[in-house]
Amino acid sequence: MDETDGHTAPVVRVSARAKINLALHVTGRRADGYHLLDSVVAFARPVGDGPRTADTLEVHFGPAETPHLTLAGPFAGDVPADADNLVVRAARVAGGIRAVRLDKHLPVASGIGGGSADAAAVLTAAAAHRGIDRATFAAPALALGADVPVCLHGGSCRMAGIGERLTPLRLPELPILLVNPGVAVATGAVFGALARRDNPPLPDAPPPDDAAGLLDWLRSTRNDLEAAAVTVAPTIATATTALRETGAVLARMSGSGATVFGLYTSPAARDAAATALRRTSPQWWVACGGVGGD
Ligand SMILES: C[C@](O)(CO)[C@H](O)COP(=O)(O)OP(=O)(O)OC[C@H]1O[C@@H](n2ccc(N)nc2=O)[C@H](O)[C@@H]1O
Ligand SMILES: Nc1ncnc2c1ncn2[C@@H]1O[C@H](COP(=O)(O)OP(=O)(O)OP(=O)(O)O)[C@@H](O)[C@H]1O
Repeated sequence: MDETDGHTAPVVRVSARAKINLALHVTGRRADGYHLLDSVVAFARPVGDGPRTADTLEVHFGPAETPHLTLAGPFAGDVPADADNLVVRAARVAGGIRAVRLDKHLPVASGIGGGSADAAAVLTAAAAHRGIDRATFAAPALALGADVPVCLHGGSCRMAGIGERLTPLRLPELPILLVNPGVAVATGAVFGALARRDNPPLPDAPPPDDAAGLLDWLRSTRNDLEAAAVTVAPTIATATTALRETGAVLARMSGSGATVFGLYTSPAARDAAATALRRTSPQWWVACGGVGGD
């Protein structure tokens, strides 16, 4: 429901959760160069009081030629402060937005779709404000970026096409640790470094809805961008190895990197891993969360 901003303009507060590609197969390429994907996507839920796994936005409605952007948060300095920001681009698409405040908590160009989630959050706020279904914005979302439709959907799903074909999934809840070794990776550069673009799709059988079954299923899958991303940023392999050494049942890169994630069988195992990694690699971004259960 809308609040007001102390004057008269309505305000909607939304969060933009980190997107995690639990599995990501690259199965082909379209004539326009975009790649065909087969991916299981989930969104991080917040846990504890460490680094946050979501950006937060305040969307102020009212007439304006160009929506005004205010930036705050630990990664505010890493995003464009002008009309290039995906928040401003999404606000122009939605229309009727006077200003947006973005609290940037997610590392930028890091494979967890922060910019896409921010854009989707603006569209979600606009839909809520107007009382319309956010799916109304599905086509403009795709024009903003391949990951924006899945972020607009906002729940666990299987994603195909270049990112526009979405099938909701029920995934069990799993503790997750997100680790970013502090290097920005450009998505286009990683796709460009792929050795193969015609890999097999995900298994026919859908992911099971129990935790042990899902972990087994995921172990039979891949992130086909991982090897290419490691050639662009070798430190990704260091972070994945470090996660494995903490006892993660599965350690893998998300999206085009450089963020890697570890899945654990208990919140205590995840929290112990976070403590260990923060001690050995204090310069890394290490964030606890949960996925699935939605
Ligand atoms: C790798 C993923 O994170 C997986 O969820 C996404 O597909 C990336 O989505 P995104 O960052 O929103 O990507 P966009 O901003 O649309 O595209 C950035 C660049 O990545 C490449 N790209 C992206 C998505 C896709 N399905 N095929 C591609 O080849 C293109 O070179 C494009 O120029
Ligand atoms: N609000 C925003 N947040 C983050 N990046 C933004 C934003 N607006 C524009 N950008 C630009 O978009 C680019 C991609 O940033 P983003 O953090 O979305 O990448 P990503 O996490 O790799 O996304 P994906 O997983 O969808 O590939 C960066 O180069 C950044 O400068």
